[in-house]
Amino acid sequence: MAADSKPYDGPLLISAPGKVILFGEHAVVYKKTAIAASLGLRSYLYLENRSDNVIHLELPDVGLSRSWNLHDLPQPLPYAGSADDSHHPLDMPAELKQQLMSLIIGDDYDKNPAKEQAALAFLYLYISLVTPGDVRGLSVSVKSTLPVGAGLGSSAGFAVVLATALLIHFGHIVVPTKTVAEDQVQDRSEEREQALSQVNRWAFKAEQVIHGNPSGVDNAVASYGGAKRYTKGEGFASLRGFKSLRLLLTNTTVPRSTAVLVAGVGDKCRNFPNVMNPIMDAVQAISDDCASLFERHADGEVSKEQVVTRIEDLFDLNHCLLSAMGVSHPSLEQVRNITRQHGLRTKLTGAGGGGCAVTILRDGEFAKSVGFFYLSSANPLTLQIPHKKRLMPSFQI
Ligand SMILES: Nc1ncnc2c1ncn2[C@@H]1O[C@H](COP(=O)(O)OP(=O)(O)OP(=O)(O)O)[C@@H](O)[C@H]1O
Ligand SMILES: C[C@@](O)(CCO)CC(=O)[O-]
Ligand SMILES: [Mg+2]
Repeated sequence: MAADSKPYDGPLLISAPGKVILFGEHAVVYKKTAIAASLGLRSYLYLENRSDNVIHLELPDVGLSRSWNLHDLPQPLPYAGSADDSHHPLDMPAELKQQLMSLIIGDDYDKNPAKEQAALAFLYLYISLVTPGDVRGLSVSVKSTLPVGAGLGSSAGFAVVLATALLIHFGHIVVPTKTVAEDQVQDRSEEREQALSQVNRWAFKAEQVIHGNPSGVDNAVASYGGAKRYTKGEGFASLRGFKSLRLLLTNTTVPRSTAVLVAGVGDKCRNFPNVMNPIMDAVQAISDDCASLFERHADGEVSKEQVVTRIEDLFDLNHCLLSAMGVSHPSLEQVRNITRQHGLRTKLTGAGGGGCAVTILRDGEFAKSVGFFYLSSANPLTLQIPHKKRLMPSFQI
């Protein structure tokens, strides 16, 4: 628990953005650089205390509504406040995993992996973050404006709002409140950084439960927002020169699972290392080219139009490499073909296998599709605390 923090008793309303990966999905799992940015579509969590001993989880996006008696939950795991990220959550003792699964399976088990992974991520974070002796009942609901399982980081948005809510509720991070007197207001940027790093770290653990082997790019974008380059093990670096891009997102609505697709690429890497390593290196070269393109634009060496023209070619190259990794899908190729007939370039985004495709648009081009978003350079995690049934103005942690 942070030095001056204590359990937070009020209700919480938390939101976190989704993301679009421009370049580097899958290769980022193998320590190559990805270029990603947050989206204006978000996941929302509402948490409130209960007067009984019940922990209630409401996840309408995956059709889950479950209640557990607090006393039926496993013993809290010792809270690791400092960085101890050596163990994978799914390597928990078999007995504990069995205990958690029996809570999830219950009487109405319908073998739905989306529900199972979401509930397991919640319970894992709950027993990791709950303060021993805390007997407050709790209701947690999460609803997203992101399509779930479509490549726009719904799992990371879910992970970030859960981690933020539980870290605040159990007093591991401090919430800036309106009660701080004007003259006591100090520069809280260090505190904010520490809070965000805790959020990101615990969200990564929830992503590990859902994805198996995530790179951390999605939860980092959902925690910090903005447009960045990300390399596993090194973290985020700024993308100098990036201002905005016009993108068209098309959801093929073909369902897929990031965990399964990431595992498939892993199999290929193990079976064909001499083929896959150069493919991953080529993706690194694409991300480097994109980053240097924005820099040259910032230095006035290339125009916005030249930036877009080169990104169009990089989209094609990256998509074809992803296809070689085995993560395209006929529906994604169809989006590519149709947009190509209109002179537009498209690649898959996120884990592929269905889900969303991203098309780059030129300034002035009219997007006829409904899924049109501006990719903004700043869209950080925002946090709202409802106060006396009124929403306070949102602020950022
Ligand atoms: N709003 C939500 N409510 C409950 N569970 C969610 C929600 N959003 C995501 N999840 C969990 O995350 C899973 C989807 O994660 P997955 O990583 O496969 O897709 P994604 O994150 O949308 O795409 P990508 O990882 O390619 O960006 C769901 O099956 C569910 O377990
Ligand atoms: C496919 C992947 O690279 C991106 C999913 O949005 C997986 C990851 O980085 O965790
Ligand atoms: Mg995901």
